[in-house]
Amino acid sequence: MSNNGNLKLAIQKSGRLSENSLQLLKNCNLDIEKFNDRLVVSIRNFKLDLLFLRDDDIPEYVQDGVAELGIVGQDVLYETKADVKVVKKLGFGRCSLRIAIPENDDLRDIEDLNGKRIATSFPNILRDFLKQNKIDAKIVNISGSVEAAPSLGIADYICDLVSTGNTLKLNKLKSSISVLESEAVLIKNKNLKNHSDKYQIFLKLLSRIESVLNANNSKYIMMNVPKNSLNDILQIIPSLKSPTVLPLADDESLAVHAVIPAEKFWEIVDDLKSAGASGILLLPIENIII
Ligand SMILES: Nc1ncnc2c1ncn2[C@@H]1O[C@H](COP(=O)(O)OP(=O)(O)OP(=O)(O)O)[C@@H](O)[C@H]1O
Ligand SMILES: O=P(O)(O)OC[C@H]1O[C@H](OP(=O)(O)OP(=O)(O)O)[C@H](O)[C@@H]1O
Ligand SMILES: [Mg+2]
Repeated sequence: MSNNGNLKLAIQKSGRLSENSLQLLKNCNLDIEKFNDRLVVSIRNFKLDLLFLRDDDIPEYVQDGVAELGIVGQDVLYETKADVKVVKKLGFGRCSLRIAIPENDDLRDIEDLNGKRIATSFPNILRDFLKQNKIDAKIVNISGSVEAAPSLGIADYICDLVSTGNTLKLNKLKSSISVLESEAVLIKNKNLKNHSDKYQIFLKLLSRIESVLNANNSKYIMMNVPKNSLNDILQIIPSLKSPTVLPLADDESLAVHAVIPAEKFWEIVDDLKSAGASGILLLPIENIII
């Protein structure tokens, strides 16, 4: 790889985190060349190279400084026990590492794991979890298709990632105890601060990422309200800052604009209508610089 002074960010080449990782970077206005099967791609308009890797390799590469930054799931990060710094949770790749058991089985409490064989691709996380809970169970280490282990007779239970639960259902398993709640995180090499040029590039990239994450979580709401309902409406809006109130031509109504947490919209829309708001518009926001 050329030593071009660019910061290097490792992301998953192909898998659950790939699309969201690329989309986050595109939303940061980074111009990513079509990468086809290349493993290293330079960004045209920013001093950044992207490395496309297996996700399991990312924490160690960042620890060793092969890449200064990485995007990886917390599950993989903790499993590898790499010595890196978590910079930011990224809000995608949410899943949960869980003990799952056959549909017709019953796990009343965690003590029932004693003496069981549990198949997993996360032996380190599972070992720590069992130790913390003083459980004596056998860990069966499998690298993939863990859900098949109980029906193959090689384990009683499994410990694997669950999101919708569909994979468990297909394999006649049901979710039980949560071992770890995970999402994608931005990680960085611990010595990055000592490389002042690259550290400056990192700070610029981080401020773009933060502005995109803020924007993803927020929406711009606009509505018309009768003048005498203004106070009621302002009470309902969970605005991040004071809303903007503008006069309208008809002299009876006002326009109210505000930035709100995206998840609040459906909670407040009926109250807004009851209080007299009309023509309610909800718009996406690209960036918020605080
Ligand atoms: N069902 C899911 N829903 C949401 N996020 C998930 C789900 N499964 C896994 N993840 C997250 O995505 C990460 C990558 O999962 P993926 O299944 O693509 O890994 P992989 O098959 O090991 O890929 P690789 O080939 O890169 O090693 C996981 O570490 C986890 O953080
Ligand atoms: O609860 P669900 O929504 O069904 O998701 C869980 C499945 O998703 C992941 O695998 P993925 O589909 O990424 O394939 P992989 O096993 O090949 O990595 C994970 O390893 C589970 O098998
Ligand atoms: Mg992997």
